[in-house]
Amino acid sequence: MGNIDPAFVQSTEHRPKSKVVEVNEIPVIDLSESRDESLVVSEIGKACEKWGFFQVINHGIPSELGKEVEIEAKKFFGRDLEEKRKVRRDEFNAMGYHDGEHTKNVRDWKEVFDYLVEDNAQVPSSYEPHDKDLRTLTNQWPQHSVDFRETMEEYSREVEKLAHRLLGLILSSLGLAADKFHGCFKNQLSMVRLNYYPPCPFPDLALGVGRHKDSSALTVLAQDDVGGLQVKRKSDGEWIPVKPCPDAFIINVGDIVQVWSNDKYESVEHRVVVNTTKERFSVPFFFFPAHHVTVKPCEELVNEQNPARFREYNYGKFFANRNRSDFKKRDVENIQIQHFRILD
Ligand SMILES: O=C(O)CCC(=O)C(=O)O
Ligand SMILES: [Fe+2]
Repeated sequence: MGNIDPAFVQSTEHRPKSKVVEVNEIPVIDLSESRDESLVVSEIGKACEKWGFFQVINHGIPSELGKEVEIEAKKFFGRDLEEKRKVRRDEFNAMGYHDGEHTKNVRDWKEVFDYLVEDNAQVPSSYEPHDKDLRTLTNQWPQHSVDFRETMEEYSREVEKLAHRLLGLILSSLGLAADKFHGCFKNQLSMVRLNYYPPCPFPDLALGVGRHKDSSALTVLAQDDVGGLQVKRKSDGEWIPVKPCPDAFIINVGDIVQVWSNDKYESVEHRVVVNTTKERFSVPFFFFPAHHVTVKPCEELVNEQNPARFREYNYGKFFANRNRSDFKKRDVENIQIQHFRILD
């Protein structure tokens, strides 16, 4: 079995327990068009408040498309490292293949491939507040297959529509106009990530992804039937597995919705555990706005009794700041919305 590279080892308090409670608690919401919209809105509002996570079924995305994504992803990750590294991410281009990601400075047991939903998106050149320079992020596609690119592009177009619909439902549940932030996603930085978690001989010491919150507005995640995602239950801090549900997407509130809602809906911590025998695939779609967007609590939700709990921040600078840590293990914590908090 050999020894584990210490870079992967979680500190004792963050290691997964070998026995987890098998509960089926994460709400499942039926998005069929025939359902009464106000009922769907109220179910989504409750799920966002209680869990920050829910699953959706009858969402309109054909299951064949999800299967094709999985087939293409499997083919890609099954190729030689040398091949995969031809589309490797680097400090200048954050899109492509990567096998050395760290979450909270511990290495994740996974390989990833990232691509933008809108290719050639503009981002700030640096995280320095006064530097107004922009640069362009460009997708890198593997040369071995045209199907890979076509499948991934079709998938992101479909999921983008679902993300807009879900954001509208979430905003309605807050009493806001469903299209209030539609314009923020023109020239979006949204990204799809293909996650591949190889079997791991040390599932008690390492994690597929360490505990974290997503910096998106929301995330639309597809997972295969292996399982491994765990969510921190708000009521008691217990790690709860999200049981795979065929053809469902897992939706989670991201940091931006937390700020927009002024803490009414929280972006909840989650992580991925690995296992000794089965590889696992998952595909998150991170719904990120354009670089110029200013994120702040919605005026409609703020008043004297409930003042703004966050200072505003520029999304592009936040994104650029996060990207700093992708290639180097850094000793300081990643930027978080907590750094903009003015009230608890
Ligand atoms: O693999 C999963 O189920 C979740 C991955 C995740 O949380 C992420 O990539 O941000
Ligand atoms: Fe995540």
